[in-house]
Amino acid sequence: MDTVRIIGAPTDYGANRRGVDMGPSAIRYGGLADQLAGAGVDTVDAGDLLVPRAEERDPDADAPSEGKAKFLRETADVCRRLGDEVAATLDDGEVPLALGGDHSIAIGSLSGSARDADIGAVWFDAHADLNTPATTPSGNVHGMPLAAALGIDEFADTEWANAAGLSPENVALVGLRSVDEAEAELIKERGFAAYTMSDIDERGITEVTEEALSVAADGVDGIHVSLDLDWLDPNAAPGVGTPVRGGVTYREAHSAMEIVDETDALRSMEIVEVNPTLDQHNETAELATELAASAFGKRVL
Ligand SMILES: NC(=[NH2+])NCCC[C@H](N)C(=O)O
Ligand SMILES: [Mn+2]
Ligand SMILES: [Mn+2]
Repeated sequence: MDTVRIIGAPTDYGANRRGVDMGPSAIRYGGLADQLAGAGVDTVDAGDLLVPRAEERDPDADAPSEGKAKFLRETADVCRRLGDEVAATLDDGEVPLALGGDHSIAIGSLSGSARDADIGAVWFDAHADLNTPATTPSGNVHGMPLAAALGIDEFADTEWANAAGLSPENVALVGLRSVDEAEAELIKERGFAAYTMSDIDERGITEVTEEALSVAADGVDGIHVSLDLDWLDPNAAPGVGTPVRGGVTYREAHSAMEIVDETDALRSMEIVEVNPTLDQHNETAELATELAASAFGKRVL
């Protein structure tokens, strides 16, 4: 039986909305450990990582090498520690489940998961999160973690961010519906496996998810699943900072997570962008716990 190690990463430095730092607490309170017990997995809770206070400085006045990326130093600090914790969890034979926090934490989980292994990644998200400090429309690092982990452009030199064993051929994005122009170019240029909501409309969630997982799992030791709650339609997941209409339904999300479990290649996972200050009665956090349970094998019968 797998043991899942829960690692809280309560940071909001990568997002444009405060409150997402309370995500780990809301997800735990939403019943994560019980849900995972229902999936037949043991859990240990490593608690929350320490998140540094922001330096007293203007976020736009970063060192030139940081370009327009707000709080990149603080984000690096959190992600270095998350990377170490994820790598240590894997060394101990457990499965890391990181709780955000905003999506910038993926830089840490990917670099930790890909430290001593070749991995693939499936990105369940409305967004591509492939901006760089040069292309970002917002300066928010939660719009950049996939580019950072892959060492794209300015991120080529940020050694703390790069996920050694992750190559672009093993990355698949699922559920896209809000992609910036530069991100769209990058997806085409580098040939990322990218599935929009239209692909899901046409082909169905099962076929799309199976294909995405086979791309990610091809020839690697295991896969990282990154679950941004804004992947779901805001009707199902209102408690997120950057909601986009037209997302996957509650049922589609569960089907996709069940396919993750059936693929039997899950190495590490994160759940991000749950913002309890924008939620209704903690329903988005509770949904996150249910989806985690499906990904780790919970079934009706
Ligand atoms: N993880 C997220 N919610 N990312 C939202 C990113 C939004 C937009 N593409 C940006 O770069 O600012
Ligand atoms: Mn998103
Ligand atoms: Mn995201």
